[in-house]
Amino acid sequence: MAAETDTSMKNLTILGSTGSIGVNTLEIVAEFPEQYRVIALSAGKNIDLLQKQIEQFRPEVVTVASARSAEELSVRLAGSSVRILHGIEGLIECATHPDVEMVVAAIVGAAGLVPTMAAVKAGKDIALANKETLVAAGSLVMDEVRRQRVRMIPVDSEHSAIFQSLSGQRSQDVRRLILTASGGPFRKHGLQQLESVTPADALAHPNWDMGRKISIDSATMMNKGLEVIEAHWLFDVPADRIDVHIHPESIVHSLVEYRDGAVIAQLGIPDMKTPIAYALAWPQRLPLKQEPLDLTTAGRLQFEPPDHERFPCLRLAYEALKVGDSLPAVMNAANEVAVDSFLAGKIGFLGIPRLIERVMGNHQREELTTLDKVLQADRWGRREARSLIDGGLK
Ligand SMILES: NC(=O)C1=CN([C@@H]2O[C@H](COP(=O)(O)OP(=O)(O)OC[C@H]3O[C@@H](n4cnc5c(N)ncnc54)[C@H](OP(=O)(O)O)[C@@H]3O)[C@@H](O)[C@H]2O)C=CC1
Ligand SMILES: CC(=O)[C@@H](O)[C@H](O)COP(=O)(O)O
Ligand SMILES: [Mn+2]
Repeated sequence: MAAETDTSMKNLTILGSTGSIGVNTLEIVAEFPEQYRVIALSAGKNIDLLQKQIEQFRPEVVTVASARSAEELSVRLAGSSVRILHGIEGLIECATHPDVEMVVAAIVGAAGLVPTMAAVKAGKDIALANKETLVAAGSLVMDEVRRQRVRMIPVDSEHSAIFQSLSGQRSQDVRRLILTASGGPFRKHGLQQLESVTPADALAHPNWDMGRKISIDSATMMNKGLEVIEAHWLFDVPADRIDVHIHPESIVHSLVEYRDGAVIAQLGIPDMKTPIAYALAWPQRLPLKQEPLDLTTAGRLQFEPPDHERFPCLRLAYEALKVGDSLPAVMNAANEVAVDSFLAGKIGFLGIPRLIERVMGNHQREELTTLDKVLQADRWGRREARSLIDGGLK
């Protein structure tokens, strides 16, 4: 188990260093070089950016998705002492490096599950951005977190807000968690308009600058569905005590309602640096160079209920959580295929919930007692989604 409140140098692995969360994390590391050292980095395909990160942060080891990318990087970095790995073995080696205390889990999608679980099993604290890990395998992962007595600190802005709002309170005093959602770029679109929106429209999030997959998830509101499931596992609160409020300004990042009626929220400008820094430094806080929130000029803060008819993904995620077992993993897998297919122009925007609902409906749920079973359910969900698309689902 990592140290209690460590003010000395913290050694990090950053899984997904070339993504939006990865890059923000490295900017924080660059701002606080006395507090954080990068031991290992992982990328998928973006070896141009990874090369720059290696030159700046001098990690001991890096890993990329394919053997080909690893070879290409080795040629470019000939003479450098960095070890270059690839594939799932490379991810596991980076996630379990003996000198590392904390792993920032910022790979997108279920691809983050195996290395994140490996890190937990190796006793590493986790700064968790990769919500799909908990959606697919929340029960197994959180059991392992408790067994290893590691910390799983949320990076996701809503969960960071809840984590901060829960600080020092007993869980039996919590009545309800309220996750805020921006409503995405189509908050005011009617169903007919939603039929014809393009990937470019859907990628244009009103408040946050994020990777492509989560941007589409925000547009369908599957992001909030995934976050309801993530909150359930992180904070051990049942689905019927987790609510979602649309809050288009993304200033109130989420709220906790207590049984005496008190509601505690965390506010801030929409910038992931704050929750990332909080996860890195907890229980301390870093003196980030961050633009302050000025509520006197922020305008009106609005809240409204979500519309499950226009955004069925949120309802599907509640359903998956209530049914449990393999259904959330299957839903997540179907969503990943649906998002890729929408971005590739194979299905329309409303094809995303249509596809997920069909896959969920065709699934025979199974208890997920091992990681292998989770991976099987994930593969089944992907296969089923692809065959429905091949069969003409739009
Ligand atoms: N961006 C944000 O503000 C927020 C993100 N999150 C969550 O954090 C996670 C990361 O999101 P984000 O940073 O936006 O995503 P990005 O798409 O920007 O980055 C994803 C990262 O994962 C790597 N990657 C992708 N596929 C694989 C794979 N199969 N194997 C190994 N590495 C892979 C990418 O590598 P490469 O680019 O080199 O191919 C990249 O480093 C997601 O789970 C998201 O939901 C949560 C809250 C906010
Ligand atoms: C920054 C972050 O945590 C994202 O998950 C963000 O909340 C997405 O915005 P939506 O509220 O539109 O899903
Ligand atoms: Mn979020």
